[in-house]
Amino acid sequence: MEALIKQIESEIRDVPDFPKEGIIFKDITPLFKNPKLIKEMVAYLKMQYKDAPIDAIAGIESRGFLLGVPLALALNVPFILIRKKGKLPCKTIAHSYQLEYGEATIEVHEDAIEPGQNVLIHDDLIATGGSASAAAELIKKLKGNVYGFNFLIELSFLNGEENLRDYSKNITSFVTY
Ligand SMILES: O=P(O)(O)OC[C@H]1O[C@H](OP(=O)(O)OP(=O)(O)O)[C@H](O)[C@@H]1O
Ligand SMILES: Nc1ncnc2[nH]cnc12
Repeated sequence: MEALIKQIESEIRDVPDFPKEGIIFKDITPLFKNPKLIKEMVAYLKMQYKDAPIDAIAGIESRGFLLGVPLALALNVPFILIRKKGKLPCKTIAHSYQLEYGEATIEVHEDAIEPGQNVLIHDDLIATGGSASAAAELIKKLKGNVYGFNFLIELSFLNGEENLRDYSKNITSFVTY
């Protein structure tokens, strides 16, 4: 695990002042140029969740789709798309929230899950926790249970986890800054 984390850390690229001055953007694109590393990450997550009662993975657009889909395949469960406003074609429910740099509304299809299903919410990064807690609100509106949250990166100095603990204590990430 330690070697895997070191490898992930070494491939995350810091981009200062993107998309706004003062933000240090964590660029994960180099990780996805390394298929061996992605396979190891998915294998690790598969082991982490192998005995967990997870019925579906919900990924947050767009970077939450990147690992969310292979994780859902590895766990053999459905993948749910949580998308930005206006992108999903059928009946949706929506939730608005603040970003580290702006405001957003996310949506999910009304029939994305069955009531009572346990959903793991996945995203590439947690900053303020606004996106992940908005995703949790959507799952709750659909009468699902938030099993937990998984991120590739946590920006712990923004205390985003505090916004998630009421939904689930099961919060993990590979790398914390
Ligand atoms: O914890 P928060 O403060 O909500 O910030 C984290 C969110 O911000 C980024 O998404 P972004 O809206 O930049 O979209 P993208 O994944 O499409 O690049 C990131 O991928 C998370 O979804
Ligand atoms: N600092 C950051 N780097 C990458 N993605 C982000 N999303 C929100 N804050 C971010």
